[in-house]
Amino acid sequence: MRMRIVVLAGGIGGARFLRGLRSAAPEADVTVIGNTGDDIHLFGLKVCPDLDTVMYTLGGGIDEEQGWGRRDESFRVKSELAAYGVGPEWFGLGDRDFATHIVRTQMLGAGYPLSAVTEALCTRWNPGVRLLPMSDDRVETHVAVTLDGERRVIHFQEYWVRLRASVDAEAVVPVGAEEAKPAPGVLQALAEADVILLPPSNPVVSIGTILAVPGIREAVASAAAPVVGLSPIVGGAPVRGMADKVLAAVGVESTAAAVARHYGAGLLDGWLVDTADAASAPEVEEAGIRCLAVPLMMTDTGATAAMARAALALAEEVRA
Ligand SMILES: O=c1nc2n(C[C@H](O)[C@H](O)[C@H](O)CO)c3cc(O)ccc3cc-2c(=O)[nH]1
Repeated sequence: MRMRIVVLAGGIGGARFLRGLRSAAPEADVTVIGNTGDDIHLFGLKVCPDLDTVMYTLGGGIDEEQGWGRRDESFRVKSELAAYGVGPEWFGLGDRDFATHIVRTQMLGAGYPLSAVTEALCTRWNPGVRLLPMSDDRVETHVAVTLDGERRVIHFQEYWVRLRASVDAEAVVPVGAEEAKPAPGVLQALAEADVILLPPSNPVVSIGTILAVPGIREAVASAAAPVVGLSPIVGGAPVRGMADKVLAAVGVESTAAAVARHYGAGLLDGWLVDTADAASAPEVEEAGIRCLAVPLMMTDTGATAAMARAALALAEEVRA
């Protein structure tokens, strides 16, 4: 039988890891549980950045350089909206991308759940994985910040894109998560998995949000399959993005070992750190998590496939 791999994924880091995994294990049956806490409603449309990033990356439609949005993109609709004074201007929705959000919103309006809509969108892109949203229910990550001396709670995209995480995140709240239910297929995929992988996605706003949906953390922790994660922190700094800002909000240091301890031995069986962080492996092992150091820079598909192979090998080792 084909190996069943379940991956909890955020946006760019998760999508690039998945491309390496598909190349490393082309025969595997891969289910992706995607973060939807980054979702935002704009211009009456539902935008799902992380689901789309996975779908476009694996389907060959991504803008490779920026890692999100469509390649060969134009921004005519956005500038027409701006001409009407309609924003936000800080969020770059392109014309091709708009079509995805229009189809999604139309289907949601017709009563289809997000999981069914995502499946329908994927029939065009053939990502080669089964892409499931973590939940069909609305969950939105909000960030508490102080701006001009005033405490405010803003949408994650406003914090990430408009403010570029330039102020401290005082709290990160996945609004709606407590009442959300895992999407159809999520718990079953975890229960039936042979391996569960946590790619080098953001531990707080990507994987943390998925785990915040009641039932998902428990299903990962109690799964028969080994759970192996890859550190998004290399040499004390996030490989990409601004994960350090949101890690600080939950009181976690930006080190490979601290992120492993944050997930904890109750969740993780194995943890890969970069060779630059090899010295932190004993600290992770002391926490009851098997730890190996391998190169973790996703410079190209070959290097990423090697990371995926290392994660699968570690899963076999801890399964024994
Ligand atoms: O830095 C940006 N990231 C943009 N992203 C990426 C996104 O904000 C984040 O990187 C993810 O949500 C974090 O995983 C987009 C993603 C989409 O799917 C659609 C539109 C955008 C627009 C922007 C943008 O204008 N600037």
